[in-house]
Amino acid sequence: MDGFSDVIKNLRWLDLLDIGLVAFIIYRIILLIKGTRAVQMLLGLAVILFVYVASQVGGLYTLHWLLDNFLSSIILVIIVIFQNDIRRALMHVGRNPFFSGLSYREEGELIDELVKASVVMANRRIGALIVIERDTGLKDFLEVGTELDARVSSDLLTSIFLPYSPLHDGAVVIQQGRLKQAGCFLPLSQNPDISKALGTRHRAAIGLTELVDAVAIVVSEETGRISIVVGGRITRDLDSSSLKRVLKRLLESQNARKKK
Ligand SMILES: Nc1ncnc2c1ncn2[C@@H]1O[C@H](COP(=O)(O)OP(=O)(O)OP(=O)(O)O)[C@@H](O)[C@H]1O
Repeated sequence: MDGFSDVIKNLRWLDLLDIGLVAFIIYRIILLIKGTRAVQMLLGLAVILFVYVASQVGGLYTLHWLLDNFLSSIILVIIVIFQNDIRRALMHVGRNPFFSGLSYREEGELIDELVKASVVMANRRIGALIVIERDTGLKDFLEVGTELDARVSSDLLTSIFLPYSPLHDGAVVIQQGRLKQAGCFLPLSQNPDISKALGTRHRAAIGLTELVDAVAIVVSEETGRISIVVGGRITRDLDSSSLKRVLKRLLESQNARKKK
C-alpha cells in the first residue's frame, strides 16, 4: 500500500498527460479495429501470450523457448498482420475533408442525384460502382482512370455506366462533391469470408473501403440490388429510402466531425 501512495505522491502533471495520451491512442486503436478481422487476430495473439506465460509458470521449457523466439519479433508480426489497419490509421492523420465548401443544400442535392442514379440503374440492371471520398484522399487509386471533373447528376452517372459507354468499366470517384474520375481500378479485397455470390465489382468496393474511409455504392448488374460499402462492410438490398437515409447519416457524421 505504501508503494502505491508513493507512486501517487510522486505523480507529475506530465505523467497524467502521458497516461491520458496512451489511453486515447488505445481507445482510437480499438475504435479503428472494432468489427474487423484484426479483432480475431488480436484475440489469437492474446491466446499465444497466455500460453507463453503459462509455459513459463508450468516449466514447459521447450514451448516457452519457442514462443519466446516468436514473441521477440512480435513487432514485425504485428506490422505484417495489421498492415491495412496501420495504413488506414496513418491516412487518417492526413485528413482531407470531403464536404468542405459544400452547403447543406448542395449536400442534399448530391445525395438525391446519387439515390436517383442508383435506383434508375438498378431498375435497368446497369452495373455501377460509385466511390465517394471522405476524409482520406483517393489519389493513389485514380491513376488509371479518366478525368472528368463534372457536376454529379443522375443522368451523367447513368450514361457513364451504360454497357456500351467507353467509361462503364471500373468505378467513378466523387471528390468534394464533384464527379472527378471514371474508369478507376480499385484494389480487390482478399477477405476469404466474403460471400462467393459477390463478384469483382463488390470485392473492389470492399477492398477499397478496407483501406480508406470512402463510401462505395454498388449496383449489381446481375440482380439489380443496391449495396453500400463502408469500412470493408457491405449492406445489401437497399431501397431508395434506406439508401438515402444511410448516405445522409454518413455525410452528416462528416459534418459533425468537421465541426469538432
Ligand atoms: N478492381 C476493380 N475496380 C473497379 N471496378 C472493377 C474491378 N474489377 C471489376 N470491376 C467492375 O466490375 C465488373 C465485373 O463485375 P462482376 O460481374 O465480376 O462483379 P459482381 O460483383 O458479380 O457484379 P454484378 O452483380 O454487377 O455482376 C467489371 O466490368 C468492372 O466494371
